[in-house]
Formats: sequence, C-alpha cells, structure tokens
Amino acid sequence: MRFSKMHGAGNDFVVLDLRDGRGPPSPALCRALADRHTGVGCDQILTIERAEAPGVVARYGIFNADGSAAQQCGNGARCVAAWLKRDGDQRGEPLSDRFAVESPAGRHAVEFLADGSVRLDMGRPDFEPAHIPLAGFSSADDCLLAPHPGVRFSAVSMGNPHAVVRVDDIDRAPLDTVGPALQRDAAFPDSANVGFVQVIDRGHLRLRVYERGVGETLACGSGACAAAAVAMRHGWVDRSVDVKLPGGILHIDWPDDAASIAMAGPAAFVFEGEWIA
Ligand SMILES: N[C@@H](CCC[C@H](N)C(=O)O)C(=O)O
Repeated sequence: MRFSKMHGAGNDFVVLDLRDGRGPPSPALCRALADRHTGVGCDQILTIERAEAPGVVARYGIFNADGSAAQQCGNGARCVAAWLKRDGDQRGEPLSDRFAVESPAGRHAVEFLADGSVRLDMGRPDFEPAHIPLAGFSSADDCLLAPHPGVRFSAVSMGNPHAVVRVDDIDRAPLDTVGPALQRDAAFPDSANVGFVQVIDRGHLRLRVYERGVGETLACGSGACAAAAVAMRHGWVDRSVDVKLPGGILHIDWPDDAASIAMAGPAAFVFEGEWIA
C-alpha cells in the first residue's frame, strides 16, 4: 500500500489514495500507521476518494491516530489540495490554482497563493450548542463547568467540535489536565478538540491544541479557525490574524459573523513510502 507522508505546520499525515474504490482503513490499521515507534507516525490518516459532487476534484476522509473518524481537518485539507495539485485529478489531468475538495463536513474552495501557501474556505463557524454538540448550555460563549473551576471556555463547531480556553501564558497552559478533562465531560457528548489561546495583540494569537483522538499536536487548522472565531467574536482581535502554533503560523480571515472563515498556511511533502505490514 503506497502512501505519502505530509505535514501542514507540523500537523502530520499519512495520505492514502483510495480513488480506485478501496475501502477506508480499519481503526486498527490507522493506529498501526500512526504509531510513532512501529508505524509511519502521524496525527491523522487522510484518504483521497472519488468525488461524487459536481465541480469537486476529490473527497477525503479523516481518521485520527486512535482510529476514530473526524469530520474536519484544516491542515489536512491543504495537504490533500497540494497532493491533488501534484498528482492531478482522477484522470491525471493537471489542476489549476483554484478548485474544490469535499470533506465529511462539506465542500471547500482551495486556492494556491503566489507565496506557495494554500488558502482554504473553512465554512461558517457555528456557535449553536446543538450543532457543536455542547450539552446543557443555551449559549456556547463563556461557559463554566462545576468540575473544572476557573476554566472558562467558548465552544464552536468548525464541522468538528472545539472548546477554546483563553490563557494569559500559553507556555503554562494546562493542556494535559484540562484538555482530557473537557474532552471527557458530558457537556461534549462527541468529545472536543481543546484549544488554549493567548492574545498577543489585535493581529496575533498564540495557540496550543489538545486534539480529540490525538493529544497535543504541533498545529490544528480547524482549531486555529475556532480560536480566531472566538477571539474575533469577543472583540479581542481584529478580523484578520496570524495564529502562531508550535509547528508554524496560520493566517485566518473572518470578515464578519455571517461570512465563511478563510485559513491560509503551508502544505509540505515529507516522503513517499510503501506500507508492507
Ligand atoms: N488537525 C486537524 C483536526 C483533526 C481532527 C480532530 N482531531 C477531530 O477529531 O475533530 C485540523 O487541522 O483541523
């Protein structure tokens, strides 16, 4: 089984071409591929599949390192776009600098920018509790939970569930305790990706994300959109920000609450391989 190893700002992927109709990898195979000692090592496995919808070059599936399926992956979408741009469409035809791909959460317009980065339409952040899903709250802003005193979070769906906690010092953020605790809390029936955000100034955020199905990652694209959307909605930052993650910088634009949010960032090839296990 051939695969490509890629990363977007350090969020790393094993990319499988399943456009020949092969089925998705089992959870056990995902865990084996993702293992950083005995496998390839990655945060997510991305599967490139035949597109059903007209005007879409390909659809893709997302599987976390623990084998669970996900609905959204911003860094992965940029890597899928770069993979398609390199290899061409289903017939091997070259692609232009603008096309559309389809994630489990819906269709995304992609654009290759002159500086080599990839810009992606990530859709509208959704703060409706039932859509996240966030249980037991009528608003997703500034939530408190009795078992986690002092942890104020906002929740948002970027197609996948996110909790965003503002901190004063990102280097001292309680990722390993509050991350898994919020993920396990009944308020998040589907668990959540938990982001810790520090506001640097009106144009800059720092972010670390404890991802669902992975743990701490070097970058989370949907998490960067979630953190920026929460910070913009609260008026902490302007509508165009750089989000600095441990693995790199993502640029986020959200002109207004009714608009789609756009993310731009890198997509890199690491190596090609063959899985023989
Ligand atoms: N790294 C991704 C998000 C991957 C999925 C996430 N762990 C989930 O389960 O929702 C990104 O760049 O958005």
